[in-house]
Amino acid sequence: MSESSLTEQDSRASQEECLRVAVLGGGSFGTALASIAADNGGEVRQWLRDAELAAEINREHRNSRYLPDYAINPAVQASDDLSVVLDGAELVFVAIPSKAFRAVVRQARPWLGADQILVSTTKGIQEEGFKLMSQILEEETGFPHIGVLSGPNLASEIAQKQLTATVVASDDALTRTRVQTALGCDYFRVYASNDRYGVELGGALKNIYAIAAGMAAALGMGENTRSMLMTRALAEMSRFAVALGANPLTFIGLAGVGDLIVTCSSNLSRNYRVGHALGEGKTLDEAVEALGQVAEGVNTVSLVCHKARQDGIYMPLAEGLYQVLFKGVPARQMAQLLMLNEQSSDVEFTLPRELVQQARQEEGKT
Ligand SMILES: NC(=O)C1=CN([C@@H]2O[C@H](COP(=O)(O)OP(=O)(O)OC[C@H]3O[C@@H](n4cnc5c(N)ncnc54)[C@H](O)[C@@H]3O)[C@@H](O)[C@H]2O)C=CC1
Ligand SMILES: O=C(CO)COP(=O)(O)O
Repeated sequence: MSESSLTEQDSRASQEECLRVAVLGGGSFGTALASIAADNGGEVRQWLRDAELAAEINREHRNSRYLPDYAINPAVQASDDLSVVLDGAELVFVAIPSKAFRAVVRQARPWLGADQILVSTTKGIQEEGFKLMSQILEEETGFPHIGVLSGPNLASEIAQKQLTATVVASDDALTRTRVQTALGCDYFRVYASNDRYGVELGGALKNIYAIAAGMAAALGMGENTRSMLMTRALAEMSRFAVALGANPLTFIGLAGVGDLIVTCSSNLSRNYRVGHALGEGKTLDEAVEALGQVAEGVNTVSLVCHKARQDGIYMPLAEGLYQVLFKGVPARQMAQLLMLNEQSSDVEFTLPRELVQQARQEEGKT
């Protein structure tokens, strides 16, 4: 079936009946997504493991633990019972931190079916096998309609209905159009991509650089520094992605540079806040404890550095951050070391790094 006829079919379906949407996860992003889908006319159920918080959402239409100032659409029905939430759901969003993602999908598996659309919103990586979350969805279910939602989407801004855009990525056209139908509204736009791996990798990788950006801000570094950090981060992210088989062009989109900008610039990003606390002199444990929510980048930086060393991928920023986070190297000292690193190619897709190195070696400047 062609993509245009799928779109027509989907919009016909949306006019005739509302989409039944399930959201697994009671954190800030899961809550914001459930409310958008309900604002958009969906029949929405949200699963939380915490029965009291589920009762509060149903009673007061508030999630006091994760988004206290947000008026949740009263049509969202919350429950701690997966069978109730998944019963009849056509579209399932999984918004569970990466450490618990597989366990929750396994718990949900008895109530999932091959005709459902399963979409991960989680920007993290599983250590065993360096798996991204949509790969876990695929492995655990073997179902055909799998996708990823990722982009510059600070949950607390979505809660204020700030104008926002995101990306749905899947090689399955039905998954893309259904997610656009379920979430696209006057304050939330959903762009489509068929590079699921690249979009998902972008969401996970940018968390590393958000920690570094928070740290740089706390150390009083200026806008030139932040711009250098973000641009070199983008070069590093796309180098890593290309080595792993993703399309580097994805990184010029919302899920690449878009998400990098927002998380490296905003105190609303948890990863940025962890970095800021570290820059103020807190230990990693103190910074994570003070946050009280998930900052996926802390785990991602070790996994990515390990993978990069294994595969011989040059990732100086990620490696520098790793040394600061886990080896006690002072952040300012690391920044100075990075400034003395090789002066390489700006855009490696136009001038390969090896050519710059070779020319410098010929000049006797290694
Ligand atoms: N908050 C944000 O602005 C955005 C977050 N994301 C991604 O969404 C994912 C989820 O994030 P948030 O909702 O923000 O997280 P959060 O930290 O606000 O909440 C996590 C939720 O998962 C639940 N949870 C944790 N372990 C669990 C387990 N073993 N079983 C069941 N539930 C469990 C917690 O109880 C909580 O409800 C993260 O990976 C994050 O990268 C993506 C875009 C924006
Ligand atoms: O991914 C996000 C915004 O797009 C949220 O970032 P944090 O997880 O750092 O809060």
